[in-house]
Amino acid sequence: MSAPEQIPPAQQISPAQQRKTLRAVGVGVRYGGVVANEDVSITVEPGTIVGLIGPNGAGKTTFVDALTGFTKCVGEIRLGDERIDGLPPHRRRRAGLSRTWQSGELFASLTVAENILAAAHPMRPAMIWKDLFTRHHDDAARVERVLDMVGLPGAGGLKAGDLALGQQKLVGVARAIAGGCDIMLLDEPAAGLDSAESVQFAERIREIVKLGPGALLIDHDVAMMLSVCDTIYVLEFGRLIFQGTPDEARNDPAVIAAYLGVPMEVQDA
Ligand SMILES: Nc1ncnc2c1ncn2[C@@H]1O[C@H](COP(=O)(O)OP(=O)(O)OP(=O)(O)O)[C@@H](O)[C@H]1O
Repeated sequence: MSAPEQIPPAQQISPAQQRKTLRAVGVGVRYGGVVANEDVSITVEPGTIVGLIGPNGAGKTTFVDALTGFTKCVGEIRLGDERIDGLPPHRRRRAGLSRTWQSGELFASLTVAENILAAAHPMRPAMIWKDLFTRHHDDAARVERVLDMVGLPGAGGLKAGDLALGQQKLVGVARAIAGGCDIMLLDEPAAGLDSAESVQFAERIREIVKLGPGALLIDHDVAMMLSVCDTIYVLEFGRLIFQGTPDEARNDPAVIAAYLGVPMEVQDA
């Protein structure tokens, strides 16, 4: 029997100091006459969670699409020192910017490991032959490492469609970080979960960023966002109306008026 493969512990994955910061400056997107994003500037440091909140139609998904190259935009987007706004989506991914999708993205009939490997191996013709000979050797360790990171150790052999919804969401995150990433863009990754599950999910994201990557997190659960994020940005009609800490957001009149609503004590007065 061969010796078990040495699996590097998740903690040995590149720490935040070795990862790249995402800087978007003056991003603008128009769909015909609709201004979906206007002059949006955001910084996401590795090892931190940056929250992007705003009402339906505020332009949050459009901004993620602009960052990842799925929609055309004006402005400047940098990952570390590299300017990436001229690159196609797969090259931005390779540069270290990954995303999850609002609609979910798993292949239900494949195993968790197969789902992760499908995301981890970009289809580059030049790599196909190399993959054929090296893939099996590295893959088990790679899968187990990301499953450790997202808190699903040993789940690689399970069918993705058989997992509970919260676990499927975590596999989505595992797919985003599988090929290595500096910053992950998580567009409503907790959609469909109840409040308690959302909080658990967010706590797991907090654990993941401690291991190095940064996260731009979008969610409508404002209480959860204010409790888990390091920095909050608020979008309204495509424009940023606020940037600051969760505490500052709770007390900002513009944020309260546009998004959080009138505080209970004011209503009661
Ligand atoms: N492909 C598109 N073509 C035309 N208009 C679009 C397109 N995608 C988005 N929009 C419009 O751009 C604006 C921003 O939409 P977007 O989906 O980015 O908002 P959002 O904040 O992500 O909303 P939600 O919270 O509902 O997901 C909306 O007015 C929307 O109707």
